[in-house]
Amino acid sequence: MSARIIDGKAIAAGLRAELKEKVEAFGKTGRTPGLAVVLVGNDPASAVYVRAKARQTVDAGMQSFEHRLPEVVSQDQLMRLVETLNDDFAVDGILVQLPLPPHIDATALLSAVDPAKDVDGFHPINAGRLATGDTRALSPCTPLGCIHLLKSVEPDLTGAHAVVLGRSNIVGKPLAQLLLGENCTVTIAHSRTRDIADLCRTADVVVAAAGQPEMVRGDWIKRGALVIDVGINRIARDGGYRLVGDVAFDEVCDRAGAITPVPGGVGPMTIAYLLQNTLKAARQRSGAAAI
Ligand SMILES: Nc1nc2c(c(=O)[nH]1)N[C@@H](CN(C=O)c1ccc(C(=O)N[C@@H](CCC(=O)O)C(=O)O)cc1)CN2
Ligand SMILES: [Mg+2]
Repeated sequence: MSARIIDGKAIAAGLRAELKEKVEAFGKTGRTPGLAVVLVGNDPASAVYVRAKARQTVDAGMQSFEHRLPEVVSQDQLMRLVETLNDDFAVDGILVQLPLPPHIDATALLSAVDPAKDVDGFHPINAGRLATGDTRALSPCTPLGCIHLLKSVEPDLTGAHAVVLGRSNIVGKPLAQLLLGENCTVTIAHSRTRDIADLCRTADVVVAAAGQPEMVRGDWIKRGALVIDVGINRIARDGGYRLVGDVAFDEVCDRAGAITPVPGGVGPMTIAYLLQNTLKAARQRSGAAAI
């Protein structure tokens, strides 16, 4: 039996259409939500993602502010830019595109973003709010997208054993918190975990965010399990390049109940939730949580 394919591209498009209406309604407060994106250097993939963010922000009826800085920009210059954006009333959301060049202290920079404008959800205050179940939390976009995709197949995840492969601050750790919020039993596995394949075989939900191309094999997956693939790996194959996830898609399809593809799974949801977070930040900043 072949798994149901979860169409993240279509689900994200639906979310953006709904969001556009909510942004229009928010306009009655006399404000338009604004998102500022900071891009440092010339990483081609980052440039593509930032362009997509700016286009989708404008399509949703929000304002987009782009700040492109050279690879050699200093920590001080970036800190000053973040301060300026923190103080700019028109800016509701601030996103610093990752990765940053190695000479930049990313932790210090991300902690300088006003938590009320932290639409990436990377600030320690938002991480704490997520961990304590505070609904004001702005939570990281990729994990929010993963939960949405899971719930599109199984609205009630109560009691499911979810195995998260990867312990990053951007995906693995916040996703584990969100899964706990859905009443899952959560295991985080990582590069030092023993018997990872056996562990995955006990999972009702597997989320692969390990950064290892096609690491999750078909025989790791319990029949009917839900599989979410966060990986985006460009690998050389058949004389060209191919995009693959952290899941060996064809093998896993034969056993999973549902699976996200790469591309067209989690990736588009990340940007859709960035836009949702920008509206949430705008509402919270204006005290208009109900609009
Ligand atoms: N500040 C941040 N930096 C980064 C984040 C983030 O959430 N915040 N996540 C990733 C990059 N990213 C968004 O920034 C992102 C990655 C992938 C996609 C996407 O739609 N991917 C497509 C495939 C596109 C391709 O061909 O490469 C898909 O999966 O269908 C959107 C956003 C790291 N940096
Ligand atoms: Mg994808």
